[in-house]
Amino acid sequence: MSGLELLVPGGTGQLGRDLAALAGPGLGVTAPGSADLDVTRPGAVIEAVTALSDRAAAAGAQPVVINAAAYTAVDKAETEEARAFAINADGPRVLAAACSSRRVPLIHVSTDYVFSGEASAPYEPDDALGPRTAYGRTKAAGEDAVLGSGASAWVVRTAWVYGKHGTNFLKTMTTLESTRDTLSVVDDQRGTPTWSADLAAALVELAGMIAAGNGPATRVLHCTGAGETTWYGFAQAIFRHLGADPARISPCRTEDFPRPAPRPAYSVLSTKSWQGAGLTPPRPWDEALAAYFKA
Ligand SMILES: NC(=O)C1=CN([C@@H]2O[C@H](COP(=O)(O)OP(=O)(O)OC[C@H]3O[C@@H](n4cnc5c(N)ncnc54)[C@H](O)[C@@H]3O)[C@@H](O)[C@H]2O)C=CC1
Repeated sequence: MSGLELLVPGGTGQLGRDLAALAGPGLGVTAPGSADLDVTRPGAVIEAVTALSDRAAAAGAQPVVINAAAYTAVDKAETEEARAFAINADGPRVLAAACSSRRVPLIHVSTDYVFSGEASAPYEPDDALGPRTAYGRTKAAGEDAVLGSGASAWVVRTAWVYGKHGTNFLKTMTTLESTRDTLSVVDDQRGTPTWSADLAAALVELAGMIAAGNGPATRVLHCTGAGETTWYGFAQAIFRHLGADPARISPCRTEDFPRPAPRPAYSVLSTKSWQGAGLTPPRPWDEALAAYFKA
């Protein structure tokens, strides 16, 4: 296969930086931050997608856009829904329109928050949406915009992302381990931790498949680590890797930590669609966590 040339809006975020880190022979990655490419500005977006097309043509590579740009402040979105909507729904619409006009495929990243979180078995991609938060509503609108755009586009939902860059649960636990003797972590929300570096590699695999003309027939896919746990279970695993005693953490309930945006009780996403499309099955979340600490 010829090489891949990627444009990654949101390139300085947690996922964006791990995508940028994969650049190498046969994989060009341009990963602008929001100051260099604001996805809500149609003129700038069309210019960036056109430049991507030109770069790919010059390199004899296939262009693909992976949208890692998002408004991800879940609680703040409750009082800033219009701003979140502009970035999470209008932004993907603008990107998809530019991709459609330049015939460039688009992979758009979405979230478990588009579901209600009331299920008791892993969510499949075509399960009914029912976002309970402003963030979830804006992300669901972004999915609709992309899928209804006429662009050659795929939506990849993920959940519980942690990585080297940015703010995330793993970083918070690491700080608390060194500043607190004991702590409480919720044990009644289930999901699957996903290492952003694994997600980045998985998205590049999908981009390669699309560029080769074998894009999955299913337009919505789920990609997270394999297995499931609770935030308490995840916190205990993090403590073990830090060489700290996990007994310092006690389990508590969601109602003990009221938040402006309600948290989903059940966020496990089935990755059958991912494997069904012939993509590499995700590794178990605890194996990925061990690899994160080793790296
Ligand atoms: N972090 C998590 O736990 C989860 C994340 N996701 C999704 O994964 C994707 C990546 O998330 P992260 O990298 O973790 O988030 P992040 O917040 O680290 O990165 C998002 C980036 O988008 C940029 N951005 C904001 N407004 C922009 C605009 N108008 N134009 C261009 N860029 C803009 C931000 O500056 C930031 O660098 C997002 O679509 C998010 O909704 C899904 C599930 C869980």
